Amino acid sequence: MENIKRQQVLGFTGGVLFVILINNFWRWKKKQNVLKKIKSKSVECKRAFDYVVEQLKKGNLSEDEVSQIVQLSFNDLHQQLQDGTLKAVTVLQAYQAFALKANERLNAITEPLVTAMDIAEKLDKQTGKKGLLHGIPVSVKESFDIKSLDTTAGISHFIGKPRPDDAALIKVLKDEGAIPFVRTNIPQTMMIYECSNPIYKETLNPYDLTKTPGGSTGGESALLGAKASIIGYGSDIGGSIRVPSHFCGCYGLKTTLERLSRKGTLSLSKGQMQVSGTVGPMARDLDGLIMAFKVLLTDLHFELDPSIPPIKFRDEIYNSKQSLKIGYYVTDGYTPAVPSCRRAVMLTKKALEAMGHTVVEFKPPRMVYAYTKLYLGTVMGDKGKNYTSKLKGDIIDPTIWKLMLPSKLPNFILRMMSWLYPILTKDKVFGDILKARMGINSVHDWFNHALKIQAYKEEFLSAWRREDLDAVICPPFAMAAPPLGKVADVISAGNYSMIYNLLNYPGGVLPVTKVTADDVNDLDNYPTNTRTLKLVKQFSMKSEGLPVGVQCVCLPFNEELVLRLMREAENGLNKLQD
Ligand SMILES: CCCCCCCC/C=C\CCCCCCCC(=O)NCC(=O)O
Repeated sequence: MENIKRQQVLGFTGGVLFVILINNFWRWKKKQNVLKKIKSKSVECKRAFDYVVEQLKKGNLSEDEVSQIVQLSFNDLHQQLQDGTLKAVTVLQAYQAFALKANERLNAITEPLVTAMDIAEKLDKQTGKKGLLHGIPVSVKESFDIKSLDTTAGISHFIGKPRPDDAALIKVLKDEGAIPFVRTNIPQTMMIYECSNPIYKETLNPYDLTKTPGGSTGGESALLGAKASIIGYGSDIGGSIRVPSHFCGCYGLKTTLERLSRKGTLSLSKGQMQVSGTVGPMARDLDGLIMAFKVLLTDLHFELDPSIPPIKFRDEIYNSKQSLKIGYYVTDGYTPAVPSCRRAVMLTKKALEAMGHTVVEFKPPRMVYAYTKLYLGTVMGDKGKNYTSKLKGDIIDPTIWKLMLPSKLPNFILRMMSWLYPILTKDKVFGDILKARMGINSVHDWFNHALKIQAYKEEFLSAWRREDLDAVICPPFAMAAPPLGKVADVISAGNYSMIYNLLNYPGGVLPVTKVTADDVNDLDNYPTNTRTLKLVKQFSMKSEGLPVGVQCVCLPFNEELVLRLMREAENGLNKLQD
């Protein structure tokens, strides 16, 4: 009897050990597979880098010539390509050389496009009318499809699935004579304001290599900030164009949903239609940004994607001289802007007043509710499955671990944490953030949730109309670029951007100032009553010299007014400096 029992126990234990062994072996095998895929991808990318390096050796541009070309403003470069003073091949070689050099420091490029030189050579032979972007090298976020290359968003699941065609916007750009010359890095899943993934690794901020360039369009912002590209394109479902532009001192425009085609761009949340990602241009200067937007609004674009309303660039709005009434704010009621970001808004207010506009304080309604219940409630409505399902068996980048964790916890734990956390830390909002991470239970609840978003949109619009506003200025993020790997801890600082994805208002970011020693000293008075605020303050202590931007927001489909406001702000800022 004893023997039988012992045999049963041994048999059971052996069985369990066997299952564990098989399971571990299975996991190990899967990981090896992932590593193999990543390896083959890096070999493929290295081949592209080597090819371009070899091509560059055949060119004969001196360092001085390269530097002269990349220093040209957008308008000067555009003019010289249009009148033939500069050849497309020469400009491409200069940008390739400069970008590859900057990339050694920043790791912003996922792969150079080997087709670029052929395009440039053809353009130089062309005799007819030149396109609006004739010969302008353009960088593009990795999430835009390029024919016969993978689009991965840093997720190994997407390796080895070359795309059948170029994204619609890439076709429009090529039709206007632009030369897509590099693809740029993104964070794994594209759902964080950092720029790191296991395939292409981590991108750094050109102003301070210990800081993040932001994300998810972080490769773009790093390259533009380093002057290694002149215009580029990205996407934004929660600030991914605006926040990296702010962190790296460049210009970015998040458009209204359906102003520009997203055909052939990757987003992991396309089935979720309440808050959708949009695409938009980024640039080194404002003229570049305006042209990078304007050039897309063509018949070809509307033909390639008939769901886009055929609204061409409205010069009458952009050129209007009518004085504007603009609202401003520097707190969302949870994460107030740090002194540098507050100063940037106040400086812009002064600049706009100097240009003859009226700027008044605006208090957007219930911004914390909009962030926790509505924005997070929506993007995490499926408890993050859209994202986690594509990450099964993948290597998870350390920068997104903390954001991913709540999606892995059972709801009763999340509920318990959402009760306990506010008691222990006095941070009630964080309790709501955890609740939002529990997802939405039923289709009925999802419908009701959609109604709440609709009601909030009405409430926000009423507040806007009560003040009779044409536009709003505010920070894009509560602080300047945080240190690498720390964004998950201060993700709420992005509410300043996320809210305009919820509302579907267009927003542009322009660089306004840099963090000064006084800004850092003024952090003494920054509140520290929650963990998030303590970290915002701590991460801002070593931020002197980092760029600081301001966000300009208008009502849906008013991109031209956003651009006008950015222009007026920039002119006003220059006027104040004189
Ligand atoms: C990593 C897996 C789970 C996703 C975690 C999402 C957690 C939600 C928390 C924070 C709010 C979202 C931050 C938004 C970051 C910017 C995203 C963006 O604009 N992406 C562009 C795009 O997807 O095209």
